[in-house]
Amino acid sequence: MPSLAVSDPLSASPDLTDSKKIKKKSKKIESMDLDTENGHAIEELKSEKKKKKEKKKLDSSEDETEKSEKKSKKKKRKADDDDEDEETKELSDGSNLKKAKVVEDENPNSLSKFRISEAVKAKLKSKGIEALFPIQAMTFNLVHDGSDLVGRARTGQGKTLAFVLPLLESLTNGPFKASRKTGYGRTPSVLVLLPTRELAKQVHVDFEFYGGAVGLSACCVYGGASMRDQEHALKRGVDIIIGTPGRVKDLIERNSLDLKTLKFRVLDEADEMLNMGFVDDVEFILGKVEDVTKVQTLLFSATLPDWVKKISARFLKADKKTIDLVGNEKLKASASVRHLVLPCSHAARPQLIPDVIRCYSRGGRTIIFTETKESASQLSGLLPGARALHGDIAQAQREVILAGFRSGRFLVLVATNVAARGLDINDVQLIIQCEPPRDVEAYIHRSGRTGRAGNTGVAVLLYEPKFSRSIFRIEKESGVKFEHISAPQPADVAESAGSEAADAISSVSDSVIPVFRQQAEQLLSSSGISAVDLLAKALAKSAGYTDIKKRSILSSMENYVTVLLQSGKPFYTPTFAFSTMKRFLPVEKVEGVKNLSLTADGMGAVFDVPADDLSLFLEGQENADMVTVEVLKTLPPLQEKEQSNSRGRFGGGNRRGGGGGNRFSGGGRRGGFSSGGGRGGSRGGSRFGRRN
Ligand SMILES: Nc1ncnc2c1ncn2[C@@H]1O[C@H](COP(=O)(O)OP(=O)(O)OP(=O)(O)O)[C@@H](O)[C@H]1O
Repeated sequence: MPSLAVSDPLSASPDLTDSKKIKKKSKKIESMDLDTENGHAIEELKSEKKKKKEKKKLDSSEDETEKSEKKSKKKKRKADDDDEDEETKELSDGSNLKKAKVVEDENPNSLSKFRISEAVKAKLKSKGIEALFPIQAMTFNLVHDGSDLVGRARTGQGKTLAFVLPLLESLTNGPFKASRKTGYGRTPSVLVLLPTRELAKQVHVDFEFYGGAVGLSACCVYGGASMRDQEHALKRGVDIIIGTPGRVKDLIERNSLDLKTLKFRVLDEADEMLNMGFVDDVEFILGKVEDVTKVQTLLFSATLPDWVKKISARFLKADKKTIDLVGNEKLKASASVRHLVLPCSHAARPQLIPDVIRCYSRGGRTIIFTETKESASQLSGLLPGARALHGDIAQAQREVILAGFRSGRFLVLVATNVAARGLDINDVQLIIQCEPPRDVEAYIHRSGRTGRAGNTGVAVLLYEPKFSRSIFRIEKESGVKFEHISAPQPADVAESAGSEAADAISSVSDSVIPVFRQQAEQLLSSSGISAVDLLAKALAKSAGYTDIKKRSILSSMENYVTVLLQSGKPFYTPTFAFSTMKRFLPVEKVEGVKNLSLTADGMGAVFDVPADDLSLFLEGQENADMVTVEVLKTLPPLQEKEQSNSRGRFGGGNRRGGGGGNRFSGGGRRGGFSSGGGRGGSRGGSRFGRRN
């Protein structure tokens, strides 16, 4: 709903008394929820005040009236002061506010330093935004003053408002104010192109929220939704169109979208347009504006591949400005995210992921990325309370799912790349990527769904232990320093779930005791174990555990234990290690070993043994001279393996200089792998109670 449009004339005039008065009153009108014309509403306010005063006079003695008037004057003054600008606040609210003002004034990016109208400022402040982020501060004046722009910043740094704000101000208070069309049937002044419907809708929400405050309307157009409704909205007239290239092109071709009055074109996530095959559509749309000098074009892109450079040269003015906050800096991914890698075989994912969520999500939202739509659906089916989001899900359903995730109705979203870009969802604490993505950009954008707007987050990248090489490419190209962790052990996770269960039990009312006591006594006497042990079992059950499994730290597989085999001599090849085992174990047990890797120093072999066979391995070593088998709690540095070329761009693996065999896996360079998150910060665990 557009709010009262008082800001347009007001913010144009620098002052002052009258405008302040109108502003104060209009705020009151807003709070009274009057949806009416400004002047009309002020009149209503005045007459209501008058009536109140008269009523008071009648109801009370003169003294009383005087008192109450003083009181209401005082109240009014306070309310007015609250609404007032900083100067007035200072006078009435004392030293703290003075300090706050000084701090605000010192911040070169505070809102007051920019030509942002009061109405938009109020909206920003209602969202807790008191100052512009660097990308916004650096681009605001350039855009406001008419430059074409290429902008680049890391994920979550506020690129959306970097174009929304100057563009709104430019249209309503800046250079385009006079020439902007208004009224029924007006053709749009702004066209924003985005690669996905979800992103388009998100940006649309921002335009509606902030643009509504200055009387601008926005319309979102994308495939999968009714063309007729969108055409109807365009016919009525709109100021800002936000859409995906395919639908925008269709609308132009049907003569439903007329770009003749366009003042701004924005290409957001331009490199993703390229990845998603929108090259022709984008070029068609940009080519529709014949006189480029009449339109201002802004382009935001995480990377600048050739095509993006080409369109920027072809469709932006020659004197365009470039603001690049990533540039040649090594770290391309978000710096507010802890980037973790965790070895995990494909089969172990469904058991491991709930525990990773318990350990790292801090009770907030988690997005899990898979490579295919099938695995997103499959995995979401295996994780209680999770929902899938991918391109095969109907648009309407996708919107319901995203809304549910945003509102916290469910906290785990399993998605394909469709959710990787741009999505801005509050309180996403954890990103899990089920395997190293095909390209580094995907890693940067996926991990960038957390740690946004100055918050911190965790991104966990799972990888098949035998294909560790792919993570080095990501590490190198993204500039991220991965922390190597091993899987949280079920016992640790269970222990923390137990303490939550204990809290829950303590909160149960005493009223249940008489009802359950008899059964408890019977259970205790028939169990043959102590009351404490029995209570421990009850706690476990209430936390969702009926047994505690072992988990490999090498592959995260449940019911496997990771061991180190040594024989006092180097193992030159895995075959040597297998031959050594065959000296003291039956062949079929040796064949049951999984994920064998040689240690970086070549003096040992690390592998997974089925939990049931562990004692055989530990006892067997006694019969083999010089041989030791040791259960590992942390992984030593391992030799890297060549990845078979199933994953295209990460295959081959000679990018790090070749010679693979003796390269350490990452943990080694940093002195071994740290242990899993264990119990750290585990909250909200009951969402994933084990169902054994
Ligand atoms: N100046 C600001 N102060 C506080 N929060 C802000 C500010 N600007 C933007 N935000 C918030 O930061 C979050 C991230 O902004 P936005 O989605 O625009 O980032 P982005 O750079 O486009 O990220 P991505 O590259 O992932 O698309 C949003 O929730 C937004 O409301």
